[in-house]
This record gives sequence, structure tokens and C-alpha cells, in this order.
Amino acid sequence: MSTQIAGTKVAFLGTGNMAEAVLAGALASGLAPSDVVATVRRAERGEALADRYGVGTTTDNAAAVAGARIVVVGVKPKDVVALLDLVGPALEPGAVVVSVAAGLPLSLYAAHLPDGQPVVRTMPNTPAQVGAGITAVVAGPTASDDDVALVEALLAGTGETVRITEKDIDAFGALAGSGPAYVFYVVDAMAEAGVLLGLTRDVARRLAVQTVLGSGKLLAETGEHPVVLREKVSSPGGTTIRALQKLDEGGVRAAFLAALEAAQARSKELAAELG
Ligand SMILES: NC(=O)C1=CN([C@@H]2O[C@H](COP(=O)(O)OP(=O)(O)OC[C@H]3O[C@@H](n4cnc5c(N)ncnc54)[C@H](OP(=O)(O)O)[C@@H]3O)[C@@H](O)[C@H]2O)C=CC1
Ligand SMILES: O=C(O)[C@@H]1CCC=N1
Repeated sequence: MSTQIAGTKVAFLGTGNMAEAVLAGALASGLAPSDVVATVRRAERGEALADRYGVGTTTDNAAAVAGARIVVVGVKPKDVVALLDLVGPALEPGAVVVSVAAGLPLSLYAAHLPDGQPVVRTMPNTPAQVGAGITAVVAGPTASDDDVALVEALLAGTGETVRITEKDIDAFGALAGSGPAYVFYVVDAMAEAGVLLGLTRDVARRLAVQTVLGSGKLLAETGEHPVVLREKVSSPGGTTIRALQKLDEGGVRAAFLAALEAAQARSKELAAELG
């Protein structure tokens, strides 16, 4: 039988955008709100999370990890080391520490946690909030198969998971971790173009959102290559090919290649700054 998350005690330390998205997905896959403690820095954020999900909240990170089988570290990379130093002595010996941070290697976690503490490094993305995310999972050297399976069970309601090796995680983050931002950027640009053509803002945004949603669904459900689907839209001598010509002239494809390289390079810088 596959590992279930129900009945597992989970602490989310630093429950911001990404940790909230993972929390929402985990609750959808059977994690009980009463088994969750989410830590925050500001009381009003804690109240909002308690209202929205019915989970326990606190500003006390060390208290939050007591009894937790899984501890998700959701703070920004620059805040991770101080948090690990703080909570390390309070962790249950077998508790799995889950990293979501861009850049930071497993070795940094090992250096700031008790010897042998299991760590699983992940790279989620925010569509996790609606069960349509994709998360990379890297098993740390002291994480058992059961630990990794439990983390995958935590993530089951957030969408897909993919086991990868640590050498690929910066590339994964550049494509899928940051990827929703590129899509939102494109949606915004398409909507703005619709306004330029005279559509109302509401209609333009609705058209852009549904077009991206429908195109993603078409890709996923047909399994067809994006080039094939693009060609099916682009009639010879028609309207679409004129538009695509402008995107090529604007260097959009080259800009995507450079953008992902920049995101990957920034992940490596974060590791160097904090390691
Ligand atoms: N956002 C994304 O799409 C993705 C993010 N990530 C990773 O997720 C991590 C978090 O990013 P993101 O969610 O965007 O950032 P956020 O700033 O939204 O989340 C961090 C949260 O941690 C809180 N916090 C900071 N210090 C403490 C503390 N000592 N105790 C309790 N809470 C604390 C912050 O509170 P306050 O708001 O008061 O400062 C904030 O709510 C990063 O490591 C990032 O690399 C990974 C993949 C995708
Ligand atoms: O921008 C960031 O650093 C984080 C990591 C991936 C997505 N957001």
C-alpha cells in the first residue's frame, strides 16, 4: 500500500507563499489540520492561515518542531541557516527536514543539523496550491526510502513529483520553480496586447487566462509536441505566422534561453553566498 500522510505531524517553518501552497496541497491529500503547526513572523499572518486552513500557528519555531515527523523549512534562503541552528536541537531524532529553498545544497543542511538528521531537498512551484504543481525531490544521504516516500505522500495533493539528483535541481528550479512567473508574465503581456487592440481589460485578461489554460490542457492531454500543436494553429500565409514572426524578431525564444540560464546561475550564487 502506498504511504499515506494522514496521521503524520507536520511543522511548516516560515509559512509564506511557497509553504502555504504546499500546505494547501497536503491538506487536500488527507493531512489533518489538527496535525499541522505553521510558524509565522507576524501574528496577523498566523490568524489568516488559521482562518483559511484551521491549522495551529505560532511564532515559536523551536516549539513547533516538537513531535513533528516532517519539518518543512519555508523561509527565504538567507534565513535558513539561522532557523536550522535554532530548531536543530529541538528536532525529533528521526524527523525529516524538507528543504524548498532555491540554491541551498543538502550539505548546508547537514552542517547545521544534528548528525544523521534526514533531509529531503525539494523544488516545488506555486501551482501546488491548486493541485497542479510539479516538485523535484532529492533524497539526502541520511534519508531512508520511508522518509522519501513520506515526503512524496505529503506532496501528493500538490500535483506531480519527480525524483532527481541534486546536480539537476538548479535547472529544475529555473524551469519549473520559477516557471509560473514566466507564464504569468506572458498572460499579462497578452492581455495588455488585447487592450491595445481595443478589448476591455476584463475581457482581455479572461481570454489570455483561458487560452493559456486550454493550451496547457491540450499539451498535457494529447501528449503532442508543442511544435506540432503550434503548426496546427499557424495556417500558411495566415495571421498566426505573422504574429510568430514578430515574436522571433523580438528575440523571445533567445530571451527564454538567457532567462533560464540567469535563474540557474542565481541559484548557484545563492549557494555560494550562504554556504
Ligand atoms: N515562491 C515560489 O514560487 C518558490 C519559492 N521557493 C522557495 O521557498 C522559500 C520561501 O519563498 P517564498 O514563499 O516565496 O517567500 P515568502 O517570503 O513568501 O515566505 C517566507 C515566509 O517566512 C516567514 N518567516 C521569515 N522568517 C521567519 C521566522 N524566523 N519564523 C517564522 N516565519 C518566518 C516570512 O514572514 P514575513 O512575511 O513576516 O517576512 C514569510 O511569510 C524560499 O527558500 C524559496 O527559494 C521554491 C520554489 C518556488
Ligand atoms: O525566485 C525564487 O528565488 C524562488 C525560487 C524558485 C521560485 N521562486
